[in-house]
Amino acid sequence: MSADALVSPAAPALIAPCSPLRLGVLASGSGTNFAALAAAIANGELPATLQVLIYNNPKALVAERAQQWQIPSVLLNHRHYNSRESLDAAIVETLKTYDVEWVVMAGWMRIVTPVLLNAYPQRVINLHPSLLPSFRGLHAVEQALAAGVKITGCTVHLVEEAVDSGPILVQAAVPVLAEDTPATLHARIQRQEHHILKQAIAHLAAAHSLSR
Ligand SMILES: Nc1nc2c(c(=O)[nH]1)N[C@@H](CN(C=O)c1ccc(C(=O)N[C@@H](CCC(=O)O)C(=O)O)cc1)CN2
Ligand SMILES: NCC(=O)N[C@@H]1O[C@H](COP(=O)([O-])[O-])[C@@H](O)[C@H]1O
Repeated sequence: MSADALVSPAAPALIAPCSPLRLGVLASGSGTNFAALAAAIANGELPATLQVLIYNNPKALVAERAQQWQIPSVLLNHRHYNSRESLDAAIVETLKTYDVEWVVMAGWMRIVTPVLLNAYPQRVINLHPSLLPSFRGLHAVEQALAAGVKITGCTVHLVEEAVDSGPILVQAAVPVLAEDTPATLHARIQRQEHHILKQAIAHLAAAHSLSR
């Protein structure tokens, strides 16, 4: 058991050959999870393709990572739309343009609406830096520190309209150390996020190939 985690999921095993899942990633941050997905796909660990990155913040580092991995990226800044629904309509149009079948939110910091969820029913997953249902919403790492928990973690769940409340797919627990700051705890959580996001997609790919 690594020092990073109390329950460290095994790396996703190679799964039976199947037609690759066509993924679209929504992100607004540093893009470490995007990069972990791109690397896993490039080394054949995941039967998936990254069709497009949609990012919300023009300064987000994730855009540079998409360029490094030669993956198409589209900036959709919520400030340029007068409603959540109009932003989501632009997201759906972009996802359809790039033939996306599964949507991965990895640091997408906007609440999405039925406009997106109805276009991709049960096909949107989100990565959250806590053990849901604890610490929903923004600043989950800070919430865990403020609550004084000794164990937190991360979750991949299906996205529903109610925020961070959809069916849980994969979780990993992470110890909270006495000397932790939000940055040190988030870094420990993120090391597990990279595992569970790949694990979740590997399971979706396996289930998807059986249903085809
Ligand atoms: N309908 C849903 N939308 C989203 C979900 C979900 O489960 N259902 N998951 C979130 C991801 N997320 C936490 O994991 C999260 C992101 C953002 C917010 C939020 O309150 N955002 C504010 C804006 C904050 C900002 O711009 O800094 C907002 O949208 O008004 C809550 C939870 C992604 N979306
Ligand atoms: N509420 C949503 C939320 O907080 N998401 C978090 O954003 C980070 C993105 O990191 P990354 O850009 O390095 O992948 C991740 O830690 C993810 O859990």
